[in-house]
Amino acid sequence: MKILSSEQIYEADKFTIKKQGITSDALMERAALKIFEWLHGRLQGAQVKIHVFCGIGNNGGDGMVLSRHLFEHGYNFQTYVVDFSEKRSKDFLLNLERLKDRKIWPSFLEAKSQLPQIGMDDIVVDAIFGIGLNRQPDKWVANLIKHINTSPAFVISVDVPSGLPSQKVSWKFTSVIKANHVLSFQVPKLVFLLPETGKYLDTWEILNIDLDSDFISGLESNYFLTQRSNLVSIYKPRTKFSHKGTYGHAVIIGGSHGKIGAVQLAGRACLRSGSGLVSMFVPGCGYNALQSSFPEAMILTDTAMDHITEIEIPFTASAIGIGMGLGTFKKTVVAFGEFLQKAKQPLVIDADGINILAKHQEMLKQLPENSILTPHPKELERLIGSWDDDFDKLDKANAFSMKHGVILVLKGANSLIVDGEKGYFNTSGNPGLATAGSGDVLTGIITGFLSQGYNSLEASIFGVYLHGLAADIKASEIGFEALIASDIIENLGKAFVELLRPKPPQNKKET
Ligand SMILES: NC(=O)C1=CN([C@@H]2O[C@H](COP(=O)(O)OP(=O)(O)OC[C@H]3O[C@@H](n4cnc5c(N)ncnc54)[C@H](O)[C@@H]3O)[C@@H](O)[C@H]2O)[C@@H](O)CC1
Ligand SMILES: Nc1ncnc2c1ncn2[C@@H]1O[C@H](COP(=O)(O)OP(=O)(O)O)[C@@H](O)[C@H]1O
Ligand SMILES: [K+]
Repeated sequence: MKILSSEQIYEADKFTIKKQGITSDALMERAALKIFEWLHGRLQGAQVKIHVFCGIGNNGGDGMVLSRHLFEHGYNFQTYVVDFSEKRSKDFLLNLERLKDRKIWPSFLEAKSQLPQIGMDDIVVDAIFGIGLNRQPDKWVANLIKHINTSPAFVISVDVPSGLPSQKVSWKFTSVIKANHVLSFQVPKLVFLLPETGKYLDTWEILNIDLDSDFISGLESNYFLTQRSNLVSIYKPRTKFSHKGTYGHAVIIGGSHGKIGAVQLAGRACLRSGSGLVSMFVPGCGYNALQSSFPEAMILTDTAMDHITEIEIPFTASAIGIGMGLGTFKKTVVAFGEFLQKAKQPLVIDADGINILAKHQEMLKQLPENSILTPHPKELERLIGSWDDDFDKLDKANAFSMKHGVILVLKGANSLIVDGEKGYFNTSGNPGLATAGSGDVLTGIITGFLSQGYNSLEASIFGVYLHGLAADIKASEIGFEALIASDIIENLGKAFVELLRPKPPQNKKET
């Protein structure tokens, strides 16, 4: 699914209005009705107090329309106009009049107004600012935002949490509604997915307001959200007369004294993701442990016991994952550099492999094209330098990917796969993944997909999604805290089954 800028959303609005021969007011009605239906479906007429805070633009207009429907269905609500500007939008005014026609008088809040009391069991609907926010809210509006944030009520934001800018801005945004849930129109917003801006909301969902799908399909976008349907179309089914050679012989290289577990996790994950054969290349100290704990794998060893000093693979591997538990010993760094010079096919590089590259940036030139680097935030910083904010981080990651011809998997909540100027956000996964070794498992999975003939981008997108889905399946049984890296491996099978389970056809084309 495409992620669009605010300008593109306004263009799609305009186009839809023209193409469908409707008024902008009708589109607002459609959007706000979706919000009402969402609420009504859950509340079923319950008399909980609903506070609807409306700005004076179209986001506020949505709040006005919502208020009208709340009134018509007998809800217990109070509407407030956060009267921060004289420049009210046409459709806001129209819907304010419609409220007044029904003898509903919103309470007008100004700088000196007393702020309303909000109770523990109340619901706040935040329709103050939408994607039109273009400067810092005035001090008194900031106070109101603070008042809502410190209230114990459940806060639902319309389209975006008010005060959260949709793109990079020159001012510091500190006055932002902390939304429990965001009901956003038509497309996900980039700011929901980045850590510094995404922290203002717990959860979000998209309400389809039928903007023209062909128009949206034609819009250029650099960022996308991976959905189940994208993966189903990437998936390569196994064929009847296939054999283990069909699915490749992957090699996992890494480990050092005390860190053989990292390689074991990656190797098992690689095999569980479907690689036909898996060999491990480890220092001598890993031999016994791996032979006894991982009978399906073949083990190759370095001449040194404690860490890797020379990498020799006596066959052509179909995919190689390297770096987990490797260490950055002098001889290992030399061996890694020499290995890169010989490497021909794309590699998956993680952990100390990335740390070595960060310290010896001349080695980046040796990377086979379309290699995949899987940094966590600290490793990313070592690799590309620090960033001012998340938008700057994206720019720097895109530039790095383009310059070196590699794919970056920026790990974290909503992991982002960066391929040149494009980026693909992941939607699976949970905080249970914040546990030792989960990154090693991911490297193994991506290597497993490369080994089976998926290209680097497909292997990264598929691998990251499946990794998160396996963790989601296990977390639904045992919660976040108890989840450990081995659980992800053990649930990869269930994740495949869940992903490929036929779903009822959707009648809407995805954009
Ligand atoms: N396709 C869609 O997504 C649709 C969007 N609609 C709604 O329209 C919203 C966008 O509406 P608008 O463009 O009117 O913008 P907003 O309602 O987000 O912005 C409020 C207005 O206040 C002004 N303003 C911005 N920042 C301010 C600040 N800090 N202090 C004071 N004034 C400020 C702006 O100039 C703008 O006129 C969306 O977020 C959504 O809620 C729906 O009504 C219809 C369909
Ligand atoms: N809060 C979170 N939500 C979703 N995924 C997470 C979260 N925290 C970590 N992850 C995922 O867990 C993995 C952690 O990788 P990494 O930090 O390299 O771990 P390790 O070095 O222990 O193997 C990544 O795939 C990352 O995306
Ligand atoms: K809002």
